[in-house]
Amino acid sequence: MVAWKNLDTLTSFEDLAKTERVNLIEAMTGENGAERVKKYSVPMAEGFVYNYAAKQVDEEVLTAMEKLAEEAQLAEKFEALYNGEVVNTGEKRLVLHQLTRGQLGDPVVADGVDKRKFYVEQQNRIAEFANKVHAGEIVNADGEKFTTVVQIGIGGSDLGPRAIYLALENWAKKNGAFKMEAKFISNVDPDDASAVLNSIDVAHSLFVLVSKSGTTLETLTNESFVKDALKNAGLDASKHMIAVTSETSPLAKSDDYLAAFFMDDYIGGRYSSSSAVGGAVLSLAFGPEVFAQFLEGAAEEDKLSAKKNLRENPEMLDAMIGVYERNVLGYPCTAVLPYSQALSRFPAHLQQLDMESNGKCVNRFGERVSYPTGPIIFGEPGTNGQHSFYQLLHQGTDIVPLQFVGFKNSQLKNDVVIQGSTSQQKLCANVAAQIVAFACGKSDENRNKNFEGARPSSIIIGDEVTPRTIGALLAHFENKIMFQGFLWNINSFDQEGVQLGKVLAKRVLAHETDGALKEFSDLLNI
Ligand SMILES: O=P(O)(O)OC[C@H]1O[C@](O)(CO)[C@@H](O)[C@@H]1O
Repeated sequence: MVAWKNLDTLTSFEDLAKTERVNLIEAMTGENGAERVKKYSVPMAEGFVYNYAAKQVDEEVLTAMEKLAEEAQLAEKFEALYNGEVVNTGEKRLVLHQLTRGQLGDPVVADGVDKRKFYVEQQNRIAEFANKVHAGEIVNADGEKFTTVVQIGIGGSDLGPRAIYLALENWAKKNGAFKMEAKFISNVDPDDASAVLNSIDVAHSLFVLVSKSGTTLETLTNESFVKDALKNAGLDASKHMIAVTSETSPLAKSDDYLAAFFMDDYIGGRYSSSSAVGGAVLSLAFGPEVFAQFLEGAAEEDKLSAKKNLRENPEMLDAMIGVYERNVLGYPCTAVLPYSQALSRFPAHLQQLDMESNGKCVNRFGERVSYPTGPIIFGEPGTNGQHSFYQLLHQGTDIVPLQFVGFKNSQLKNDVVIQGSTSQQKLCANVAAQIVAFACGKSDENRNKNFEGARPSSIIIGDEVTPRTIGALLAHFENKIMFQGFLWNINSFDQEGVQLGKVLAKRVLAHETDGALKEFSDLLNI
């Protein structure tokens, strides 16, 4: 049995807080820095390494972290989770997203069903459907092939699949795996649906309605928007739409869809990219084999997350360093900075993944915690970010820990040599330079040009963005966030904080308002 305890009740956390602070400037300057870069690196799956040389850690800090990982029973808690314990206590649910890509422990039976078998069965159904669409066996009313797939969904039913699609679009085109163009409609802003509908040929488009709950206002509104557009084009909407939902949702039994594929309540929306939620659109866009490779990459990283030794477990280590930065060093934010255009929407996905999971002020038992939990997450791809908000990161009054991601190779291998280097070399040179600039700083008598340094960062380095590497990267962050939730003793798998706004919006739409709500409704002309 694992014991769920608040972070500040753990002796080893007090000991970690008492360790001497690492002087990052000294640690990262000259030979010291070179040694650290070689030493503070742990292999991940799919050829990635997690390098934490530029974090404020040393042997003393890492030893204290190992003790905390043990006392907090991080490995045991993950084991309990993947063996089917009700870890999502708020909603009284199991947490099974890792089962969509592999079986780390015992078979998990819930509601009388072997859950691994259920997820694989859904993947097989999707694969069969996608293959038939690609082969022209499932076609539009005129017997013509579908060329475009449009996902309608929001939050977890949009961000992860969209980020992964964008990450792999060029890879698929280059590797002969591109089957259908994918588009996404998420915002209830009518301009979103209109713009997408204007950019496609609806007669050759297949829409994937994705809603785990089947009740999300934005998604149901956009579904009607699309159905109207199909009707106006003289098309039968039910021949152009499939659904991905949970078996208990109102959408599950509807006749409005060509086919329905299922996830379940044991997979949180933001953790659903490796379920049917990502599976349908990605298998249609790139083929089921590519989606299978993505799952394999995620499964390989999951295996590393199950390692007991902190220094061999990249996710546990990354989580622990984040908690040290948040709860001992007092840093409020974390920036995620992928040096890869393919990962342009990855930070947006991580914002939901991290902040919806760990933005909590009560523990698993509903008691207020007296320490900070999830940091504010933001990010942009490099080098674009360098020319926008890095000013604050380098010289602002807050220290923002950074999480870089870099790749040795571009996806398309189409490059030019300008001023003696390729664009890919320039990209990689910039990320290397930033790590050292942030850590070491640079003294200048002119205070305006002075860089104080001591700004910590880590980097995940890989070979190239591929289905397998993007799977591993996704699993890294999912599991990191899970371990942080364990350390903070919060439930990372519910999201009650999003409900109040939805309830008030419904009141506005029903004109049941008073006070400030009425005034704002009037101001906005509702
Ligand atoms: O898939 P659904 O049920 O439509 O939910 C969409 C999103 O809305 C949320 O519930 C937040 O409102 C997210 O957690 C979820 O990813």
